[in-house]
Amino acid sequence: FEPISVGIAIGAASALTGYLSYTDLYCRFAECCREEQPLNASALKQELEEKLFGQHLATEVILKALTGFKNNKNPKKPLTLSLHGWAGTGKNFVSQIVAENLHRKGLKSNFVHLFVSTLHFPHEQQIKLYQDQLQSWIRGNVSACASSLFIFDEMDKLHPGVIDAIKPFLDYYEQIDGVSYRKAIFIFLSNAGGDLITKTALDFWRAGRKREDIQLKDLEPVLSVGVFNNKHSGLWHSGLIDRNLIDYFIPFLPLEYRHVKMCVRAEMKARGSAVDEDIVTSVADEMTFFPKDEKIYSDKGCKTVQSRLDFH
Ligand SMILES: Nc1ncnc2c1ncn2[C@@H]1O[C@H](COP(=O)(O)OP(=O)(O)OP(=O)(O)O)[C@@H](O)[C@H]1O
Repeated sequence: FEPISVGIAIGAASALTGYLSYTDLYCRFAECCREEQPLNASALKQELEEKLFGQHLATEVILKALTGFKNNKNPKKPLTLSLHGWAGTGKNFVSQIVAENLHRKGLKSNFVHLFVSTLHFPHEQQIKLYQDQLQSWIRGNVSACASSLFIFDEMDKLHPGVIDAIKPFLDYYEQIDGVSYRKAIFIFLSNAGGDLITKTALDFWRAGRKREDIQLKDLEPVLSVGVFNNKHSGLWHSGLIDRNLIDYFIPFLPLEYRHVKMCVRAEMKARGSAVDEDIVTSVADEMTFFPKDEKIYSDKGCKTVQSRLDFH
């Protein structure tokens, strides 16, 4: 080897590793959008299994959807997940877990955006303005980070006109005005179909069958008839369904007494206190359950557990 070319090679290599470690170092402190960063599927699985109670279907589908999408180097469209279920069953909670597994800072990340219909798009007269703002917001954010995550809460209360504004981004286009949306992820949350999911869960319970035996195929036909074909359930006016722009419908089952207790225990641990079973029982007993006769499901899910715990 010629000493000069070896020197150049070493110089180039060290410059390169120097540059790489600088980037690594930089991203450790500042937030970087790392589109190609693989999803740690086993960490996500473990987190869902440990923290999300009573939602075997949601756990399974979310894992499958995210690992499939993140492993695909060349997705043909952005990933769209539609989460359905009764209040307080974990839809926002799961979105937060997903956000943290995709972008280190979770909901605080610059690449994760949460919209709440009644908060961000409250006035029907302003639809045109919301449409323009939302489109340029999504365009700007996906240009800055292709793997941006957008979460729309209260989707069933969102005006169809606003949904129309996001529709083009969810479609199979390679690019729109020079921007590709194919690596982005959209999560929609709604209570639509919650009553039908509850009815199926109740039918299983009444038939003496295990909750964990409920399969996606038991719920899909129910949801499709009840929600997707119901022209009055806001979301579906939009044609998102007709055009097959939603990749996965994810049902959240209503939570039982034992799940509420699990939520109380988790909250106590999160607060750093020892789990006191007497308190766990009294908090769970204060919740209200339906239907009137059987009293199986918590009507607020785990939603008021945290505030109730403050009184004990
Ligand atoms: N299945 C669950 N497993 C563990 N914790 C849960 C679960 N469901 C709810 N929780 C707890 O209750 C809190 C409230 O739930 P969350 O906000 O996720 O409900 P939601 O389904 O989004 O309700 P809504 O439809 O009213 O917005 C969560 O922050 C979490 O602490």
